[in-house]
Amino acid sequence: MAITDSLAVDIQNLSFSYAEDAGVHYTGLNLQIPKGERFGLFGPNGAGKTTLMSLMTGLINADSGSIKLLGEPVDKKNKAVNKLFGFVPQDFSFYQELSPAENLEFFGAWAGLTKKQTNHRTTELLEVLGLQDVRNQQVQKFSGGMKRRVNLAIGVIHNPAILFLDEPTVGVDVQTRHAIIGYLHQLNEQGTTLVYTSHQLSEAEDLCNDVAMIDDGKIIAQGGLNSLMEKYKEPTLEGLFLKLTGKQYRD
Ligand SMILES: Nc1ncnc2c1ncn2[C@@H]1O[C@H](COP(=O)(O)OP(=O)(O)OP(=O)(O)O)[C@@H](O)[C@H]1O
Repeated sequence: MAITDSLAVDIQNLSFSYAEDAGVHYTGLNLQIPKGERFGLFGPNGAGKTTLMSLMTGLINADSGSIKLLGEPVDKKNKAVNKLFGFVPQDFSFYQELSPAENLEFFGAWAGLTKKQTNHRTTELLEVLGLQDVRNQQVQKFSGGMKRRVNLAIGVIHNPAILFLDEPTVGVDVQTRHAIIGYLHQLNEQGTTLVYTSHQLSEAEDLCNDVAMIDDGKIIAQGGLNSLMEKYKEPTLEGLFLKLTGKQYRD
């Protein structure tokens, strides 16, 4: 238990496929992410990043093997695991016709917070993510950047120990990117483990201390970002990515 508890994510011998002849296949995958990391998962389109995030967050079930978050098995029957993590999915996961405050009220209650806790977190998050002035306006009228910030606020409403982020800055301007990445650093300094994926590799280089490259359902490299860049003699994450995954189109 002591060993697993130092791991935010512990994947052992995981196998998964959508169907025999479709999509990504994971066979006997192992991946350990220690607590407190800013971990980046990278790979070309279709490599299996979103699939792995969906497995780690219990949205889809593995065919075999085990996934634990802070020692708790990811399993539909294990409700305890749901409080440990937050998920910021690639697709917006809020009600467009509601305001940010109403969305956070809904998702706060869903995460098991009291009304008082939700109100407190709502004020705090809307302030830090620059949404206080629009707290009561319908989200559907917001810009892409504002919607991304609402999506992020929902993912962290319950102060999770682990935060999964699937391309959290797609389509945002430089200001929102800067604010989101700054906030993620702040969360990590307060103890939140980040598990992040993106195609924005210069942004990822600023954020991540540890990385894994996946391609076709396999981890092809993993380790500290600086030591991997040194090992492969590539001064940037983008250079490292191209060296490991090649320059040919994947879709
Ligand atoms: N529900 C599904 N049923 C069948 N195949 C799927 C399903 N979801 C994804 N796939 C396929 O599995 C593969 C991996 O998809 P996934 O979305 O995990 O990749 P990704 O690395 O996140 O890609 P991207 O960078 O484009 O977001 C792709 O070939 C995709 O078409």
